[in-house]
Amino acid sequence: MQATARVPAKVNVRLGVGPLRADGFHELVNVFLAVGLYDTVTVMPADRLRVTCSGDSTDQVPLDAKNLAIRAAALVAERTGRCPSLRIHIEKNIPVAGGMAGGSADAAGTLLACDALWGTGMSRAELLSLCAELGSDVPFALIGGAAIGTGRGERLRPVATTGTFHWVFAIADGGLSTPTVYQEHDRLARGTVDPPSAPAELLAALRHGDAAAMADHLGNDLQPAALSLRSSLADTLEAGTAAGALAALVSGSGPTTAFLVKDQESARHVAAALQRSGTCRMTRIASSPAPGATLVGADCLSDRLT
Ligand SMILES: C[C@@](CO)(OP(=O)(O)O)[C@H](O)COP(=O)(O)OP(=O)(O)OC[C@H]1O[C@@H](n2ccc(N)nc2=O)[C@H](O)[C@@H]1O
Ligand SMILES: Nc1ncnc2c1ncn2[C@@H]1O[C@H](COP(=O)(O)OP(=O)(O)O)[C@@H](O)[C@H]1O
Repeated sequence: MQATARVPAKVNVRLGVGPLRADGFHELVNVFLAVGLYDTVTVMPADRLRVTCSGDSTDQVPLDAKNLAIRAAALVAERTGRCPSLRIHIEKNIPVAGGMAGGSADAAGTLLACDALWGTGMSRAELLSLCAELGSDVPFALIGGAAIGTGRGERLRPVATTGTFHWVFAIADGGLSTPTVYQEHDRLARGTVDPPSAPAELLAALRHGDAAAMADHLGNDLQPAALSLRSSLADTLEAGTAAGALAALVSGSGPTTAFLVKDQESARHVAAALQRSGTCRMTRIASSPAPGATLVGADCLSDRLT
């Protein structure tokens, strides 16, 4: 018996950061777009709850209770009265601590896979609510596509899109800690934070599949903080822009940088130029939107009982 889920990474095409709340989170207007870089999570019964991980930079992934996949399995088990004796295997393809929500993807994938394995019968709304308990970005990993996240980013409203948006991602050496980047943002902004909003022009560009129009309205309020903590990212942004990207920005809290490009040919050209520039560790090409967490294989208790 086992269940496998495939879950996408995200890029924030507009990350508006508002005031710091009393609970330690910032009020956001977060326009998420799921991109076709996927982690795959498999859960299967075992003698105890544990996680294994294969892929790039897995030495940076905690294999104890700090792993979001472990926390997700324990949460579903607790809420549905199951025993969380599982082996979880993560095949990692999303950059670790890169501002692309890989840990959140693994949490959403684990929730979906546990739900299938155990046949919990939880509704979509219940699954989304558990996602929000695990982290601000986790609900979006479940739904995918494009959405505006408000509150701390967990309250989602799907956004219509057409067509395909092409991206190049430049993966940096090492990660950046999300709380540290938010703290740096607060230090730099020094209380002069406007209430964030999602520009109508950006939403129209998504609706019309218009990459050139979207390029004019991308924005990330955390970018100055990420650049302040990792000044070399400016060189990466510059290299991709010089190679012909329509727009360049830091992905979420970074340090991955995202380059919106016209088409696949342009993606290959920009990726090669970034690689040659020596300003990043590696590049990945991917397109948007991508579907949210999806079961791609299941041999489950619920099937055997029907
Ligand atoms: C910045 C964003 C943009 O989508 O993602 P990443 O780029 O890191 O992937 C998110 O806001 C990250 O979401 P996520 O990684 O789920 O964060 P959480 O686990 O909920 O919170 C981790 C910490 O980030 C800070 N945090 C997070 C969300 C928020 N709205 N305000 C915050 O200040 C808080 O310090 C919090 O303790
Ligand atoms: N399954 C997981 N995959 C990656 N990182 C994880 C996971 N679970 C917990 N973490 C921790 O979360 C931190 C942030 O990881 P990640 O979600 O990949 O990046 P980001 O928040 O920048 O999008 C990592 O540095 C790591 O310590």
